[in-house]
Amino acid sequence: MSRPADHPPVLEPKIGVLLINLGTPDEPSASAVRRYLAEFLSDPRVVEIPKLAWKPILHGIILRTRPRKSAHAYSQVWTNEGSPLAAIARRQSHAMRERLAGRAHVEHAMRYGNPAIAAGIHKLVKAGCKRILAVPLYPQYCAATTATANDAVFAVLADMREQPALRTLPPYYDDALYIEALRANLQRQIDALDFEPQRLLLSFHGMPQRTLERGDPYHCHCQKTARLISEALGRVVDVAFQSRFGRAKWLEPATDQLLKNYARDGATRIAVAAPGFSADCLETLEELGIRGRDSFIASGGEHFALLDCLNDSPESIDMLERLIVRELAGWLPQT
Ligand SMILES: C=CC1=C(C)c2cc3[nH]c(cc4nc(cc5[nH]c(cc1n2)c(C)c5CCC(=O)O)C(CCC(=O)O)=C4C)c(C)c3C=C
Ligand SMILES: [Fe+2]
Ligand SMILES: [Fe+2]
Repeated sequence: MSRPADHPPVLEPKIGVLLINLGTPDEPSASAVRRYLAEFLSDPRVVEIPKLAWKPILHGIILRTRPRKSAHAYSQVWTNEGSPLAAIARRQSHAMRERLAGRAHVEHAMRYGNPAIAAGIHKLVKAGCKRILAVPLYPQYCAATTATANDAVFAVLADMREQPALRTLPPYYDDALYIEALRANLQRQIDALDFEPQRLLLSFHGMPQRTLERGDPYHCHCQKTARLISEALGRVVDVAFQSRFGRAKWLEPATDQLLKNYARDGATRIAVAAPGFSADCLETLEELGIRGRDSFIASGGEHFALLDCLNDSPESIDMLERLIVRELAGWLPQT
């Protein structure tokens, strides 16, 4: 029986993959940074302070002072292609689109700012995707990153009459594919240095200490990633947490404190990596690469190398392809 002429088009079921990262301002101006921070810091998964107490602090103090300071920091790392995080996310997405061509549609989105998660999902659905894999690009699970990215995906589906089937990529902090990608990538960069680092510091984004006490597995995931990298590289590593925000106690040791103490403790040649970030961004390029380096040198350090994040390196793209294809088991035809 043929369909009536006015029947909506029936599309072949297809698979969609949505790569999700944190987000970044559209330009390095105070107004764009204010827009971005207002969305980011209003997320109750990020700042776990009751709204009534937090709103006046956010709008009365933080959004009046921080945007100008942060815009200056962003302007120091901005590229011809825009914010480093946005540019790398685009490249990762293009590479994955090529790798998965004929198997899945690929889009990328940001939890805050552009391109939005809703736009990414709608594009996939419009392309006929009846099955979607959301891929939060955070190896270590954290409610402030993984959970809120997934929440945003679920919220888009909550408004749909005909929902696609949905999967979310689990955290991959101890996955052999991730550890091997990091091992190969870091070893290649260390071998290319013109000095032999005495210490390798692994700097993860910090979180308030109370999130650990409330059961967030993030700290544990970071420690396990670090142990596995250390074993894979066959060298001792230091672990620290960066980007402290606000007055509460954050996870320790703090990266900036370690960087100040190295030379005093006899380490004047160091390399720093940030394995929790799947793309270089303000936190790696400016906080570690500019301010971190300056404070290490000012405290007597001599050689400082900031190693690149996995970004769109061959190791990263191979790893992502394999993590994604594995998660699509039962959806992709068996090969
Ligand atoms: C309460 C504040 C914050 C929490 C909690 C937090 C957790 C967290 N963040 C990342 C990854 C990134 N954060 C980035 C920037 C950034 N982070 C905060 C605050 C918190 N982050 C702020 C205010 C900013 C903006 C910049 C600034 O004003 O200092 C970025 C970089 C974005 C970019 O544009 O380059 C990333 C990536 C993780 C992984 C995490 C918890 C584990
Ligand atoms: Fe952050
Ligand atoms: Fe920072």
